[in-house]
Amino acid sequence: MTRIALRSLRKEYNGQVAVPNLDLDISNGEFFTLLGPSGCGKTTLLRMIAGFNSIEAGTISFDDIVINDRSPAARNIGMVFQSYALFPQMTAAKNVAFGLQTRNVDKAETTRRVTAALESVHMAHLKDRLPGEMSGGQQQRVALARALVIRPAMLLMDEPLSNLDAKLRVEMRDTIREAQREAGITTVYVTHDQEEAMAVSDRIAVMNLGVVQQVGSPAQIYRNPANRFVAEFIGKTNLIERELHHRNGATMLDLGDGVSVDVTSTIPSTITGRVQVSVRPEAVSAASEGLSAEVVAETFLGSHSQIRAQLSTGETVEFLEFSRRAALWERGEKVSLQLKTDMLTYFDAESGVSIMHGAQR
Ligand SMILES: Nc1ncnc2c1ncn2[C@@H]1O[C@H](COP(=O)(O)OP(=O)(O)OP(=O)(O)O)[C@@H](O)[C@H]1O
Repeated sequence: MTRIALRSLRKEYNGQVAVPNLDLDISNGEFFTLLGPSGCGKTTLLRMIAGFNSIEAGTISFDDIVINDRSPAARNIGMVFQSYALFPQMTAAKNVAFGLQTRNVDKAETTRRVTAALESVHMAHLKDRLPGEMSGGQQQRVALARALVIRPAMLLMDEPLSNLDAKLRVEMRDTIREAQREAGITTVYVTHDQEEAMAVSDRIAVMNLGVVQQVGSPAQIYRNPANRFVAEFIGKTNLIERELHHRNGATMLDLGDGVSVDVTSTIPSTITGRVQVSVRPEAVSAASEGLSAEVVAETFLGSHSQIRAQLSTGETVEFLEFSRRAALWERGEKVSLQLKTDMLTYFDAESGVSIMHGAQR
């Protein structure tokens, strides 16, 4: 178990800044995910922690010891990559045993640990298969067992599920989470898939252009995004720009169409004027009265339908309906929409920074 502390970390590639100045703390045994769009610096940061990248400024500490100058081999790290990187001529068991043999672990102990590692990823029954005789998911399970068997101080994983199909990705992320919990190992996980990040992580750092935008639990990041970028990157949202007014001690959000809603209890009373409002699809519902809109499209997704409607302002709003019926509205049909005010989040219209000031959600 290891705590990781990154301080004022900077990375340049040939004078081009990839990570300008980054601070992060990752706790003992935590499943910590670096999440962000392609090119935001996730892999760069992971490789800095692993020791494969140079560092232009700042420090990396494991348990309060600065390890900037330690070679990758001396950092005691287990790694899992997108490409499974197994030895093709070795069976699953031999692949997993390899790291123990290079560490001179005796034969009986090696057999015991290899069996336990393969069991933890549900691969003991295929221990004699060669990589070429295994599916991608099975190879990735072996790669995970191989990383864990050496009992590293931490596990670093770079997009380990991107080569797998959608169903297998969901199955594998459960295996990864289970194995990580069982080993109690500090894990840094890189992905650009926000759903995957939400499913496996204790905490997530959302990154953009080499800068951490927000660190928090999946629920904190989803319900209380620090800025517009996070709100749009995590899950779906409808962004609308509206006015806040104070009337008789109450804060009212003017939605248009003559509809104003009382939002006094959800935002600081000092905020007034134009704001951007993030309205999650699940914060919108059709009702007998409310904002008038016209249905533009409806998609039946089995458990629910996704509906796109246009407000009289021309803005498009997406919402969900949980119904057994596959077709709820005709295209062009009028609907009235209600917003759940306790599920809205607000951003400064100029800077895009949240004005929710530590609201608990
Ligand atoms: N070896 C390199 N030489 C020069 N520039 C690099 C190198 N590796 C990465 N970069 C640049 O650094 C920035 C961050 O890249 P990085 O690979 O860390 O992003 P990422 O978030 O992991 O992206 P992806 O999800 O596409 O893998 C990008 O602008 C990239 O072009």
